[in-house]
Amino acid sequence: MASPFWKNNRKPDSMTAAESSMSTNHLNNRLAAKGFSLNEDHLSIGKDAGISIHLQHVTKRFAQGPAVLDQLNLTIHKGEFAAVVGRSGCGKSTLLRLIAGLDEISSGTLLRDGEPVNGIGPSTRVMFQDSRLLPWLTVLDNVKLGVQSMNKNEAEAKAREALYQVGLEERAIDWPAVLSGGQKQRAALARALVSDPRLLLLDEPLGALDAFTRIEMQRLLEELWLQRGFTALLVTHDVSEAVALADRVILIEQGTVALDLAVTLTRPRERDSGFSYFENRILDRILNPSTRGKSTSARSLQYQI
Ligand SMILES: Nc1ncnc2c1ncn2[C@@H]1O[C@H](COP(=O)(O)OP(=O)(O)OP(=O)(O)O)[C@@H](O)[C@H]1O
Repeated sequence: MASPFWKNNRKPDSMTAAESSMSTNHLNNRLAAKGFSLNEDHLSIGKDAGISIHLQHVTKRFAQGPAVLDQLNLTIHKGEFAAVVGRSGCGKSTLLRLIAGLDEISSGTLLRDGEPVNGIGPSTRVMFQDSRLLPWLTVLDNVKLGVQSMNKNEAEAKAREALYQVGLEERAIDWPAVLSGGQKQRAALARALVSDPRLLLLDEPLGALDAFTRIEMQRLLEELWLQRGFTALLVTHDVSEAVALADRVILIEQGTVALDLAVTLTRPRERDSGFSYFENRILDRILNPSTRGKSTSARSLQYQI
C-alpha cells in the first residue's frame, strides 16, 4: 500500500531543491497512475504550487461562551489534501474561516506559508456549500470575477479554460438560475480555481448535492488537485467523503485536534475493506469522544450528531 509522498519525503517549510524535485516527481507519478498527461507545459504543477498552514496554540473565543477552539495545534503541509471532521458545532467552519483570514484568532499563532494570516490574500480561495454565484451575471462573467486584475482577453481565456476543466464550457453564457445544483458548484469551483490559488478551502462544498453528483464532484476535485498541486482543506460532515479525498483526516473535538489520521490508501480510492477500516476508525472515535478531563457539560451539549 503506497504512503502519501510527504509522509516519507517531505519536510514542510524547509524543503531542499532535491526534496522539492522529489515531491514534483511523486506528484507526476500519482498523475501517471491516474492516466494524466505528464506534459508540464499543460499542467501547473510546481514545487511551490501549494502553501503550508501552521497553527500553534490557537484559541478562538466569540463574545459569549467558552472558547470554540482551545489551544489548537495543527500543521498542514504544502500540497496536502486534509479533511476536517467532527460533530456539529465543534468548530470546523470556525477553523476554516480563521485559516481563510475571514475571521481573527483570539490568541496563538496562525501562519500561511510562514507568514501571519492577514485577510484572505491572492493565494487563497474559499468554496462554500452554496455556490454564491451572482444571479445577474452569466456563468462566464461569474468565473471572470476570480481574475478581475487581468486584462480582458486574458481573463476571458482563463475563465473559459477553468470552465472547460470543470466540464461546463457549454454553459458559459447561461444564467446561474438555469444550472442544476451540481453545475452551480462546478461553476463555483471554476471561479475558485481560475486564479490558480495555492490554497483551496472547502466548507462543505458538496453538502447539498445528491449522492451521485457528490461522488462525481469528489472525483473532479481530486483530479484538479492532482493536476494543480494546491493545498486543499475540506470541512465535511461526511466521513466517507473525507476518506475518499484526503491524505489526512483531522477530527476536532472539545476545541482541539482529537485525531489526526493519515489515510494511507492509493488513489483513486476503492471502497474496499481498507477504505472501511479508515471510515470505521474515524466514526468510532467521533461516537466515543474523549473525556480528557474537560468539562462535558456546556460544550458537549452544543453537539448534535
Ligand atoms: N460569529 C459567531 N459568533 C458567535 N458564535 C459563533 C460565531 N460563529 C460560530 N460560533 C459558534 O462557534 C461554534 C462552532 O461553530 P462552527 O460553525 O465553527 O461549527 P461547525 O463544526 O462548523 O458546525 P456545523 O458542522 O454544524 O457546520 C458554535 O457553537 C457556534 O455557535
